Amino acid sequence: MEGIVVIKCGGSTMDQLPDSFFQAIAKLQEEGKKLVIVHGGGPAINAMLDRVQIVPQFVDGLRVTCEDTLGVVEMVLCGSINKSLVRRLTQAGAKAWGVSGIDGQTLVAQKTSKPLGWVGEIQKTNIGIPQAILSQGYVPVIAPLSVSADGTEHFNVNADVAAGAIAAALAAEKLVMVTDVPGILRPQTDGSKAVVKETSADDIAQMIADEVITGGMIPKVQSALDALGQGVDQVVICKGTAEDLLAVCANQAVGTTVRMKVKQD
Ligand SMILES: Nc1ncnc2c1ncn2[C@@H]1O[C@H](COP(=O)(O)OP(=O)(O)O)[C@@H](O)[C@H]1O
Ligand SMILES: CC(=O)N[C@@H](CCC(=O)OP(=O)(O)O)C(=O)O
Repeated sequence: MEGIVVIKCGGSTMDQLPDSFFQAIAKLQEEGKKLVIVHGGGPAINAMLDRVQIVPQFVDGLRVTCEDTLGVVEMVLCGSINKSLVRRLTQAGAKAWGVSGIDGQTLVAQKTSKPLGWVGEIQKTNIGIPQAILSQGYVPVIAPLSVSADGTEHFNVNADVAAGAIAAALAAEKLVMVTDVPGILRPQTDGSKAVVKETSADDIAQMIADEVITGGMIPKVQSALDALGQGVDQVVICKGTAEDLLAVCANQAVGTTVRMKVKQD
């Protein structure tokens, strides 16, 4: 949809997001930009699991989710994280409305066939609720939980995957994945790491095979490619700063831009 920017706020960076980041969102909203936030909360879920003595387990960046873990994921994401983002946005002068993928069956999923337990694979994304919230002049703030088509079961969904699906369903102009690194990092010959400014599907497959991209970066790049394949114009992975967010929205290059194919001049 014309002008929609989906911002995925990673749990890795949630505690570090400065007030200016939320003020930038308020400014963009004030200027008429349609913004949608999808958030994670991995570290906060891990901290709560620790309190109930459940050891977190991940496969390729996806949480193995037993029934007790699902309860904790839903409590943390739909509860404290979602409400804290809405509060910070409100404080910054933005109008924000928190929901989850369960509300209005925004994210309809079925249980994955992979050995991950109660993790959902998204079958359908209904954009009625995000659109209704946008039309009221609010930023939808969406927690990545999903529900079965008949409403009987709920599932954990990685927030990158949820953000990609929502961006695609909204035909967003941009998906901005805000995280704790300034983009995809690649080791250099001198031992340092540099931000990859632009990357593509082939490049990404190679970086995963070479274990340059690991852990939580895997669902991020895969969701970026899925979103691009489904019509999202641009995906950027960058830091959670006002400067980066405003630059992306002004079509300036920051972080890593993911493309289906790198442009040939
Ligand atoms: N090539 C890479 N470049 C940058 N980060 C990477 C790379 N490979 C793996 N990572 C890891 O991915 C993390 C970001 O993913 P994740 O922890 O899931 O963040 P978020 O909560 O923001 O989704 C980085 O902190 C880093 O540890
Ligand atoms: C299935 C799965 O991995 N779900 C994620 C949902 C939260 C998330 O994705 O948070 P980040 O953005 O901080 O990674 C989890 O349980 O951690």
